[in-house]
Amino acid sequence: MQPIEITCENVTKRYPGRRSSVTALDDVSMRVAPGEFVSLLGPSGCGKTTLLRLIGGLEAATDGELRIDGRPVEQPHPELGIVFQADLLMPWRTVLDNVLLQADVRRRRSPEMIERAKQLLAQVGLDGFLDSYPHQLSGGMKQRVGICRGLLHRPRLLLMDEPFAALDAMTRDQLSLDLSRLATESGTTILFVTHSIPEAVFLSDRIYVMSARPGRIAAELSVDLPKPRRLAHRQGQEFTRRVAEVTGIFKELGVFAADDYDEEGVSA
Ligand SMILES: Nc1ncnc2c1ncn2[C@@H]1O[C@H](COP(=O)(O)OP(=O)(O)OP(=O)(O)O)[C@@H](O)[C@H]1O
Repeated sequence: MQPIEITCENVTKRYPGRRSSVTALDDVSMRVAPGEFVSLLGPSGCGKTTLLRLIGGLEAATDGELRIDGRPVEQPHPELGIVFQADLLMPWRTVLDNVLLQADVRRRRSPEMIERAKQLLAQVGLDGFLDSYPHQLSGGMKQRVGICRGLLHRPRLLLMDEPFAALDAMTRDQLSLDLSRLATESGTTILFVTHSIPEAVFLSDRIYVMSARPGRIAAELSVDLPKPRRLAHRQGQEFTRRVAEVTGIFKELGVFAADDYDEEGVSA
């Protein structure tokens, strides 16, 4: 499987409004290399979801060029997987059948697909829940099912929009570990949207920091930690340094007030 490359050049997105238009993205250029895990990190309303939707082919840009493997994005790429914040599981389908939905919509259900679905579910500790229904699962379990569904068809590209936002801290940690392992094993290119500085630093090879309206790329930084990530990496210097660096960038952008930024607090 060859992972996918994404390129965005001078992308602008304006939404028409009643009186004036809203510029959601202003002249955004970025790249995600094949097999890379890249996060878009920024405050609410900075256009993270909009950029993901443009790359996903769900909406068109007003200006600029978006390319997947060098080809202009005109519709959702056939080898794309998407995982959203809300787990969109079908209440009448079992856990296994919810994961297999990905194969069903592509008319690709096969014994091999069923085996792969079971394997993915086992990798995230859900092998005992194949025949359960969504209402019998916790929020974290449902989100895991959503991630397995997103990965079932071995997408070359996975777009994730705050997939852990609705979860408690402990479940987020566990799912971050699961995702880092699955991503490292599959080599899939991943573009991940988050508000959380530690989450972006923990998961990513590279982070694009976005500024608030109109959304622009304010900074880009690399995270040099071994993969798959382990919780212990959060105690290390590279993690702490990068979290402090991004916090400093947001302070400069005016996202945090000067009073909120406490050097001692950051390094404690
Ligand atoms: N369909 C739409 N019509 C009009 N304006 C829109 C539309 N979608 C998004 N916007 C506007 O574009 C801007 C960026 O929205 P977007 O959802 O991309 O931000 P975000 O960074 O993902 O925010 P959050 O972190 O809160 O989810 C916002 O000002 C939003 O109001």
